[in-house]
Amino acid sequence: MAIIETYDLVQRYKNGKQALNGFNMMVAEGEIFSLLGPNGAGKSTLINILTTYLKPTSGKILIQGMDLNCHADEVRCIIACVAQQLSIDTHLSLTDNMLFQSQLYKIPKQAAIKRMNELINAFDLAPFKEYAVSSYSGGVKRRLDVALNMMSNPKILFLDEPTVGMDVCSRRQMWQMMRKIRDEFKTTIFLTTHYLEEAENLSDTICIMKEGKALIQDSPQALRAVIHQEYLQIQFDTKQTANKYLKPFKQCFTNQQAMLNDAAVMLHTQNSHFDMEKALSLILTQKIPCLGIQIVQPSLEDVFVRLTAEQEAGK
Ligand SMILES: Nc1ncnc2c1ncn2[C@@H]1O[C@H](COP(=O)(O)OP(=O)(O)OP(=O)(O)O)[C@@H](O)[C@H]1O
Repeated sequence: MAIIETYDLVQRYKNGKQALNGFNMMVAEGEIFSLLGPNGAGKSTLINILTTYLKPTSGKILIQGMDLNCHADEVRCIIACVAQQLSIDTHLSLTDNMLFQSQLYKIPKQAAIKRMNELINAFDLAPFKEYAVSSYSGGVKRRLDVALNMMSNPKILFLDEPTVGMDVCSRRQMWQMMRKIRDEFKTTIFLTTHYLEEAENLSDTICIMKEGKALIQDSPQALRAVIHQEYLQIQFDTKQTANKYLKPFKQCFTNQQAMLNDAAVMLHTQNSHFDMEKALSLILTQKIPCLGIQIVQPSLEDVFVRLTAEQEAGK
């Protein structure tokens, strides 16, 4: 079931810039939905509109079936938004921060304490209760910020680049937290990110947008399949050896693109099993000393680059 739907959304700023240009999207309830796009694509504009900070110029938005245009107050009660700037107060303790948040949502004290303890346990924040919030690392501050926003038990949690600038460990902890929010708290997550690896690892659905329009929306697996861009990777011990044997591959696969990628020869293929047999036969007959051969699926990065470049070329 859809929890967010947008129809022909347009946002024109006062300076004439059209940041959204007929944007259509559907987010399913209970999923992690990632919005990807190059700088200036309109991601922040969209998140500002969905979280009711900005009114669109035109178009329709339904959130849990409610038209945002006439039910903004009701929608605000079921969403929470973690912006890039932290909303925690570093002068308060971890628990005071969480209880303060509950007062903003007028949650009764007993219920707030119960909810707070549940979140502290779920997100492994208990060891930090003893310390001043100002002393927390950036990653823990951000986890606390997300926990604060879960106090109101939102149906949808918006996260604007939640792991920007984080080290690998903190990023993985944040991913674990997001999965828990989806799986245990049944909250739908809508996030923007510039990290393709993050979108690929976490998301049930990815939407790639550019110049105010959604180019495509699908599961990470389905997105990788759309560009039909498999490679055969023939691995050598060094770049020099790979370079030495590039020529026979180029001669054998005249219609396909053969290129070097570090210590490997990469062959673009439309029919990987047929070309695998052809490559193996070449390797055996010419005694090419490769270490291995494998079929490589396109990465999300390949998809992103291809789709955004195609749109640029006006295809
Ligand atoms: N308040 C504003 N007034 C005028 N133009 C704006 C305003 N806010 C954003 N824009 C323009 O609208 C377009 C979309 O901006 P937006 O910030 O939504 O993109 P974004 O995808 O979030 O980019 P980034 O990844 O760089 O944060 C850009 O060209 C931007 O310059």
